[in-house]
Amino acid sequence: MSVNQSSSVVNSITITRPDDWHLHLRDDEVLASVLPHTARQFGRAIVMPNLKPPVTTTAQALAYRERILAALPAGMQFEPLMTLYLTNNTSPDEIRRAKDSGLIHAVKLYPAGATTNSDAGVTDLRLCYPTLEAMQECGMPFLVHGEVTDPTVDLFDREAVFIERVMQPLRADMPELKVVFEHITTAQAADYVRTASGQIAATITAHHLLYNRNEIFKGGIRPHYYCLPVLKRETHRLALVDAAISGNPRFFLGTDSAPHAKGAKENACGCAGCYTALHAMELYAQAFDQAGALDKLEGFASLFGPAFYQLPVNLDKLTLQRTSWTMPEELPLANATVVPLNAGETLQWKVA
Ligand SMILES: NC(=O)N[C@@H](CC(=O)O)C(=O)O
Ligand SMILES: [Zn+2]
Ligand SMILES: [Zn+2]
Repeated sequence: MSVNQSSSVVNSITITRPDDWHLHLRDDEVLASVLPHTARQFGRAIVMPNLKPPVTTTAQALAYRERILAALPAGMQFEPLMTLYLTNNTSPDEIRRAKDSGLIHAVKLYPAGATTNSDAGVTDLRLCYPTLEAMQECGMPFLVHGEVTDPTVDLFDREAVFIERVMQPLRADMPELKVVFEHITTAQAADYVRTASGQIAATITAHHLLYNRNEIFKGGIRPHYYCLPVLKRETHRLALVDAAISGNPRFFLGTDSAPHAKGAKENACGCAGCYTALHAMELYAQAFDQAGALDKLEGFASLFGPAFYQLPVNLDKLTLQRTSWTMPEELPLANATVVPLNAGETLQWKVA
C-alpha cells in the first residue's frame, strides 16, 4: 500500500485491487446496467445466486457466468466467482460437480423466507446434512445469510438468535466446514467470528460500517436504507468498525450491493437491499478514514478474502483520492432507475 499525505491528512491511497466477496448482479438488462459499476473497482466478486428462479445447479451457474462475461463492456477486466443456491434437494453429487468445474467457489444458504428471493431456500438445515458433508469434504465454502425466520423473534434479534440456534449446532456437527457469516450486523456476530474455532470468516458491508438504524427513520421513513439484515443500533455499528479495522483476516469486504428498481423500494411494501456498487470503495474509504485506519483498508478489501478462498491476490492496483463529488439522485437500471445509497449526497473519497 502507498499513502500520499500532506501534514497529517492522507489525501490518496493506492492499494491492491480489491474484490467484492458478496454481490448481487441480477440478470439480463439489470446485469448490464450494474456490472460496469462493480468492474470499475473490483477485480472479482462472489456473485449471489438468488435469481428468479435461483441458480441451483452447476450447469445454471456456468450459464449465468457466461451471461455475466457477455455483459462486461469491452476493455474491462472482471472475474465473476460463481455460487450455488442451496435448497432442501441439493445433492452431494451437485456439490462435487460444482467443485470439479473450478468456477464455482461457494454454496449459499438462504433460510426460506429470510430475505429477497429466498422462497426456494432451506426449511431445515438437517435436511441438507449429506450435502454439507460433501462440502466439508471437498473444501467448498458455505456462505450463510445468518438470520432465523421464526416470526416470534424480534426482527432486530434474528442474527444473534441465529448464532445460538443454527450456527453453533451446525459448526459443532461439521467442524471442518468452511463458513462465511455473510453481511454481519451485530456485536454478537463479530464476537462469534473472532472467537470461534475452525475455518470461519465474515463479510461486512459499507453501509453497516457507516450507519445505524436511525438512518432508516431520519425525518421520515427512508426505504433506501432498508436492507436485510436490517441496520442495528450504534453499539453494533461500532463493534463492526472495530472488527473491520482490526487487521483480523477473518473479516473482509462484501458490499451486498443489491439493486432494486426505484418503484420496488419506494413502495407500501418496499424490497430489502441497498445499492452501493457505484461507490462501494469510496464508502469503505470513508468508514476507515473516520476510524483513523486507512492503513487497514488494503487487508480488509484486497488481501483477506483471497486468503480465505485460496485464490491469488489481484496484481493491479486501485487509487482512492480525497476529493468531494456528488452522488447522482438516480442511476439507469434496465428500463427503470435505481436510487443509490447516498443519492444526492456529497462523498469525500473518489476512485481515481
Ligand atoms: N441484503 C438485502 O437486503 N437484499 C438482498 C438479499 C440478501 O443479501 O439478503 C437482495 O438480493 O436484494
Ligand atoms: Zn443476505
Ligand atoms: Zn446479499
